[in-house]
Amino acid sequence: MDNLCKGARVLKNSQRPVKERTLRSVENEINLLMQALQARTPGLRFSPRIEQDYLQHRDQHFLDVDRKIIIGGLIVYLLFSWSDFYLGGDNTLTIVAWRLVIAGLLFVITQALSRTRYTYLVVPVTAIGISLIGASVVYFISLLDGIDRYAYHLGMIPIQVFAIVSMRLSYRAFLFTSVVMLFTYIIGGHWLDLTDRSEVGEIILALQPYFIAFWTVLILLGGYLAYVMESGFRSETIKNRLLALEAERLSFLTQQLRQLSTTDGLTQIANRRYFEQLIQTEWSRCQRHQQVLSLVMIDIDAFKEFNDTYGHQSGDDCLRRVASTIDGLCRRSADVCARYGGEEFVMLLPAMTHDEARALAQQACQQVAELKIVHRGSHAGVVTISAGVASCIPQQGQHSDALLKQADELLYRAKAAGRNRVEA
Ligand SMILES: Nc1nc2c(ncn2[C@@H]2O[C@H](COP(=O)(O)OP(=O)(O)OP(=O)(O)O)[C@@H](O)[C@H]2O)c(=O)[nH]1
Repeated sequence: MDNLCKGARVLKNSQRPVKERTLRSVENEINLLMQALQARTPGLRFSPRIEQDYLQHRDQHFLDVDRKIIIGGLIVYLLFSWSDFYLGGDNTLTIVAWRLVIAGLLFVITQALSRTRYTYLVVPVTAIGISLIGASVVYFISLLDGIDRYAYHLGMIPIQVFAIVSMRLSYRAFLFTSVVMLFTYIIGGHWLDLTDRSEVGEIILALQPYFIAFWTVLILLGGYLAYVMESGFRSETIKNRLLALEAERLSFLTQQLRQLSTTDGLTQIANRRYFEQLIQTEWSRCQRHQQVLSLVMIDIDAFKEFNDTYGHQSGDDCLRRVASTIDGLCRRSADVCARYGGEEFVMLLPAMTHDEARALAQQACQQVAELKIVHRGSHAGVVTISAGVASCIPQQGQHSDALLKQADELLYRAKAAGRNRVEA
């Protein structure tokens, strides 16, 4: 799970350029990754963009996990100085010095790379480093005399095994390292004096083709293993990223669903269902704190006539403009304006006194009239609203419906009194 998160994080962090993420961009990325997962090429390469993200993730993984293996390998390489002291003769110091220089250099470079933005160099540098270790052993053989040097021939095998272990997630880097080491050994054997003319030397020389054949088989097996491992790691990385993207998509969808279930589609303000949830919460809160809860019921005047005169489409536009005007007046975080019915709105105003609520309702009337939406059928010649304002301090045993009923009655009193007014 930890690796999964890490994988997802690394691939996600590498998305360039940093754009605002949307449901569409997440779904596009899911499609791209699905395609990458299905279209597996024999050369194990994704499309350029995914490949670049993948390589960043692989290099990070290499730095997190394989750097420890590399350090272990370098320590073993240095520990062989112990055998140099026994077998190195006059050249002991030269060999040990080379070991220290090569191991030290590799250690410093891999450590430094992990702290810079050049982490993409860590795999090639390690591949070159292991090849260099192989070349150094060939050189050491040429420095030694007598029968002891043959022990060092066998030293090539642990280095080859080490290459399999550390390069297992990049079959190309593995093949590069292995082929370079094998050729260094073969060419080194040709140019440098790796055997002597003794009886043992003749036997070793005769056995060398078998040794090289065995080594070649080891490289082929290691190459196959690295190929399979890399292929598995690639698809595991993509699957982990897909899982993270699916979670992101789900969170977008949940957000959308929440938005849909609480918002009125036409006016984009809160819908009645959401209002009914909120009034319960605010009712209980005001009851607990013994605070005033105010409610303003609003209805557009002669809206049926407006629809009949200007058409349903203009009616919708009018509803949107009125809703946005009233909603704009709910400035405190707890205030909510909702569409209660067709052309009816409600303002829920917790902890607002009755006078303040009435002033707000009057402001709403004024601002809607100032919209100057022409309405020939209205007394004012423009669209107006009527409002009923009710307030109470909720008490035990009371229900919020009573407050709603009172606001509704006051609204109809405002209608009866000639419209375009507030009754409180
Ligand atoms: N365009 C549009 N009209 C709607 C919508 N919902 C309800 N209406 C209309 O709103 C009108 C409400 O009319 P009435 O309830 O008779 O009220 P009124 O004409 O506003 O009269 P008073 O409220 O007494 O001033 C009806 O004609 C509904 O068709 C809507 O979403 N869009």
